[in-house]
Amino acid sequence: MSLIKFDSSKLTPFVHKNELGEMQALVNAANTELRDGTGAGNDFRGWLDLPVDYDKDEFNRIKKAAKKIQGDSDVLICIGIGGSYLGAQAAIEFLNGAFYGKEKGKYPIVVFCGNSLSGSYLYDLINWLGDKDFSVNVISKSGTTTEPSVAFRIFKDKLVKKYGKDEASKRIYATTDRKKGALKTEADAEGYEEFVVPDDVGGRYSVLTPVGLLPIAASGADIDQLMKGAADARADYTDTDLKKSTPYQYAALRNILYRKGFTTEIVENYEPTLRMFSEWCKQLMGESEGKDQKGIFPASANFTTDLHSVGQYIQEGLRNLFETVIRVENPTHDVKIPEDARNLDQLDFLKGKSLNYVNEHAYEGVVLAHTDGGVPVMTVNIPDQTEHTLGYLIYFFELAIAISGYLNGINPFNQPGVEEYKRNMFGLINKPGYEDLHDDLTKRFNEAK
Ligand SMILES: O=P(O)(O)OC[C@H]1O[C@H](O)[C@H](O)[C@@H](O)[C@@H]1O
Repeated sequence: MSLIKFDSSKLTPFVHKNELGEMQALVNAANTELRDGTGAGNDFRGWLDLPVDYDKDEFNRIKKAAKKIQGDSDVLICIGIGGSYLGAQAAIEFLNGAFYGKEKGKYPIVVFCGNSLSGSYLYDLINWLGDKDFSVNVISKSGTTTEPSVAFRIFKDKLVKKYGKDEASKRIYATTDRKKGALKTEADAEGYEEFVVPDDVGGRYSVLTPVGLLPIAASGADIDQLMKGAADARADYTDTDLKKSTPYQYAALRNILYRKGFTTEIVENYEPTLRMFSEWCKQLMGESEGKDQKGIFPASANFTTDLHSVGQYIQEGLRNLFETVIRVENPTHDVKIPEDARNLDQLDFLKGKSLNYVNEHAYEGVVLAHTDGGVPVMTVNIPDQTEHTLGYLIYFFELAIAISGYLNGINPFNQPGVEEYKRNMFGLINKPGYEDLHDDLTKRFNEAK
């Protein structure tokens, strides 16, 4: 039985009863493409069986490396971009308290960089790091991505200056391709401990490979339970029957909505610790589905916070939105609202009630208001914020988005469009091999000013 309770009961004004059933044949076809490997991108389906079919020796090495990092480092600097950081950061925020990382606790603080080109960000990180003991996990499937490569240069230099070359090499963990790429070549030459991103798992599907597992384990989380959650989802989600199978229902319904003009999906939460999980969803959805001039645009909002910013737009703006709420049924903690004798805020009726009680009713009120305002809302209910639930949730979305992509007739596993900006950037910064582009691009950019 599904651990996730998927609730589409509020779609009645937008989706007729028979529509879901009419998607069954298409969903079955999409599922065959995925499971039998007859669909486009069939080289990248390793994530489907990953929760049971992974390298157990490497998994134990990850645990050992995490223990070493916990023993010799206050901070683990995780360097990576896109799928090479989003899953790990999402998991660490999901599993820890809201003030994770503000002070050192029992385990090293895992911080992320190499996911932008901001000099200010790296300067601030270096300052914050000060003389804390640290290790580096550099993560890049291709081993050649600009943002992490630049950040790695900087922190490798810091490690060597602080610890000397030999010890620095022992504090660098490289997660990359099994055979190729600049990072692989360097790791071999310098003797860094290496972990492999499997060939058949793309970046945005890689959180349950060493890409996510090493930082998640270093942060103190139980990666056995994380994998067990994903394995349970894999076992539960084999049936495509749209009367009961939740990831397939979700995939079908978001396509039904898309075809009616609801082209933007807002992934929402009512727990700040789920903020990065939405960011992970955005890459999974956006890179998988946005191509061939079509696809649902993924956005995110954090409630109730953003009800006071984009809430107005959702209620009354352009009617092309639908919402997917990830709701935690049993939040990790709660706080009671105290009495205030003067009752100036007139909230004394809430004394003795809890924050989560109010939050829950905010959710219910928002669902009804947005539905009335013409915005379809679906809810993915998860029981709690444990490792097991997280693994299950990750697999739910991975499966749903792959099916959804095939339903919309695209290859869900490539991302050709991501290369365009890189070509221009390389031309503008005179990367060898791109010099021809430099003058033309500089002129084009400046003439519009
Ligand atoms: O792990 P890397 O090879 O450095 O790639 C990091 C990211 O690069 C690009 O943006 C790709 O489109 C992403 O899918 C990938 O996750």
